[in-house]
Amino acid sequence: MSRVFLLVMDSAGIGGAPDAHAFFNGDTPDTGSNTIGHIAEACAAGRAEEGRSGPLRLPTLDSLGLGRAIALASGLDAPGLGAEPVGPWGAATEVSNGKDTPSGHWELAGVPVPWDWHYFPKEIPAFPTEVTRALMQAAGTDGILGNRHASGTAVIDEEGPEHMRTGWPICYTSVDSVLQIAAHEERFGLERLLEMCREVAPLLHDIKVGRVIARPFVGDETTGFTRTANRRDFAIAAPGRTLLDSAKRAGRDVHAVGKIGDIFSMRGVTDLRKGPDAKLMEHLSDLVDEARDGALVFANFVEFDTNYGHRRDVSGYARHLEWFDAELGRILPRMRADDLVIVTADHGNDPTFVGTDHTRERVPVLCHGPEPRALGQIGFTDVGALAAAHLDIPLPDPEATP
Ligand SMILES: O=P(O)(O)O[C@H]1O[C@H](CO)[C@@H](O)[C@H]1O
Ligand SMILES: [Mn+2]
Ligand SMILES: [Mn+2]
Repeated sequence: MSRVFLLVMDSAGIGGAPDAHAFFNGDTPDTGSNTIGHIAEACAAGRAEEGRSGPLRLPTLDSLGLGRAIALASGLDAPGLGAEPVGPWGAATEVSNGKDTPSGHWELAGVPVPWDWHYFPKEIPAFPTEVTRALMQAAGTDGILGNRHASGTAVIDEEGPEHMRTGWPICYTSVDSVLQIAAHEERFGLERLLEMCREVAPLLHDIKVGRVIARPFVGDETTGFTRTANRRDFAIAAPGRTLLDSAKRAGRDVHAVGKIGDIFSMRGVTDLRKGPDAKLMEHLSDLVDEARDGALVFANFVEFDTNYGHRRDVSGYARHLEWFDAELGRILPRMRADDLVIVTADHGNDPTFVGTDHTRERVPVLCHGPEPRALGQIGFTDVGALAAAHLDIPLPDPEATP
């Protein structure tokens, strides 16, 4: 029996989504966004020179068909990419009405989102009175800070000093269906923050807000405030029977690496390994040796999105891609002959685009293991189906109970 390693480079889209015009960054439709394609162009033009230099070097991902996938998805010949693929490759299109992490991951795991998410308006206050009241009650404070659309790094700079004075939690949202709560790990307390998120999450899930996200930070007014790796996502449970549920029901080991456990509310997970991306790569490396026959290893590398996509940091995104590529190049030769590795993404976050939000894009589907073949234009759910077929377990089923 063989294993599947499903690796998500969070936000590493490749353009070309047919419905990009229906998704926005501010007032600008996402039409034309292309995360990896535009990074490759910026690198080739010498516009991504911080901490790296020159054309984008992704020999491993490209050998799996990255350049071909970008051309297939968007028609763009990305500079320096386009090698003959050594495994099955293609480009996947999402149907869920959402360009966020849960929509992308659930659909990759075989279950598109059947409902419309609730988004908070771009007004101040952004949250309705009953939500604000619930937040104050869960925090045990007389008020909250923020209560608006914000970027997470900017909002702790702006509200951090007031947070230190009053102890009120900083609550904010974005174009995604999220309510995020930032609080100082010592001033407010990490456990208290997590408990607060846990307490308000059911109310938010009831109104179809996808996630409540704890955003702990440290620092002070003089040195500045920094977010820590102790972020936690409290997501609505996925509808239907996902790839993870199907694997677990079949008695398989399901290793969740990174925020996969949070995204699937721990359902269908038998082993959880977390940390920053560099640590996740170590977990992945360990699992190449440790995962038993028939196991599903599902990993999410979030820093592409959080540290570079939302921050519109082209050099940083390019550096992280090059780091990931080099690490993957060391890991692939250690796979067993009958393993299947699928490298993909959950949505875009083009660092060359306007705004600071995700971009609606197709994603690459790059496989290592089986003989090369063109998968063509496929759906996100086909990725879950590929994994299920390789593991010889029943297909995920949106209609079935978990
Ligand atoms: O600006 P930060 O806090 O990183 O927020 C980002 O993180 C959220 C979850 O991915 C997104 O909705 C986006 O707003
Ligand atoms: Mn994501
Ligand atoms: Mn994001």
